[in-house]
Amino acid sequence: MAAISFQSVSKAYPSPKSSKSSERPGTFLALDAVSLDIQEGEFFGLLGPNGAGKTTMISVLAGLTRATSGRVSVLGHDVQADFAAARRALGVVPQELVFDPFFNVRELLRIQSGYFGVKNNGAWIDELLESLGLADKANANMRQLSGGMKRRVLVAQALVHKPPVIVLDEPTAGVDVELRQTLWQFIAKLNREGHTVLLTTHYLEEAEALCGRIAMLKTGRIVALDKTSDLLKAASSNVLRFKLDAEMPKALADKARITGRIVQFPANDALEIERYLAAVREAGLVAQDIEIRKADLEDVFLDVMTQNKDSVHGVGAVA
Ligand SMILES: Nc1ncnc2c1ncn2[C@@H]1O[C@H](COP(=O)(O)OP(=O)(O)OP(=O)(O)O)[C@@H](O)[C@H]1O
Repeated sequence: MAAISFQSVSKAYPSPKSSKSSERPGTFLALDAVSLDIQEGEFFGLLGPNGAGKTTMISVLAGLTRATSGRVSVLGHDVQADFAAARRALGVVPQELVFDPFFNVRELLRIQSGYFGVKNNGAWIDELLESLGLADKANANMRQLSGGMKRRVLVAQALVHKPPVIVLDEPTAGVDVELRQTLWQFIAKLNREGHTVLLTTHYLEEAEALCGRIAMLKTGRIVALDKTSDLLKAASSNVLRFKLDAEMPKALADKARITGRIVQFPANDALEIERYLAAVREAGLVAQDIEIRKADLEDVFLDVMTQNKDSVHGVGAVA
């Protein structure tokens, strides 16, 4: 049974910015017939640029927003028809820092346990506080916590009822390296113990390190879906990277990814690398700090997002 299943799910928001011709006037199609099955025990990454529809998918999954059409279920429980069971199976860490300012951390976790009908949860709450580096903040009022600490509490809140399916919506946005490491160690441990994890993040190196499979979303559609290793295999094998203090001719610049002084060219082999370097030399430019690195998930992501092809990498593949 799939841990999470989206079957042809569309979501149209009422909006004055309606765009595509297929849409009803006065609506904006944030999700366009999305189908996706995530199997039990997977660590799955959902990637996409701002506004792609990731949070909308999570809101539909958590029953916070109703899909316009299609079906969504968690461990076989339909999120509309069987809301209570679907919600109980889910632990959602939201993107926004929403919290009740009147309680301390432990009180908040006890209240959340009560919300899910979990009694005598003290030992698990202690483990959560310890594992998320919150033990010394257990009696601190939420208002007294820093942004990173509040995010840890949101994670603890989501996990308080030991949900089999954990959904993290950009959990590491704006948090320090230490919390990221603590958080990922803990989530990876839960995943090894059998919990399914769905993660959205803009930190592609995190997704590459953690996720077994990845879906990429663009303007409400899935444009890539595959094992992380297969997505990486399909990319150009190498990237030529160097620094340049002057502008390149347009024909050359169009083939490159340029970030300030850093220029990067996807290149399959030594011949292609040599051709790019020769073209730079012929343009009278001097490349500095030249290096060749393996293509990573960021290269794949940028490739996929800039392609306007209808063909979709790996879509239809199953775990
Ligand atoms: N309540 C709403 N009413 C109207 N439009 C909305 C609403 N919520 C989201 N949208 C629009 O739907 C699209 C998808 O938004 P969503 O928040 O799901 O994207 P996202 O992939 O999570 O983006 P980000 O990476 O910025 O968090 C965006 O164009 C957004 O403006």
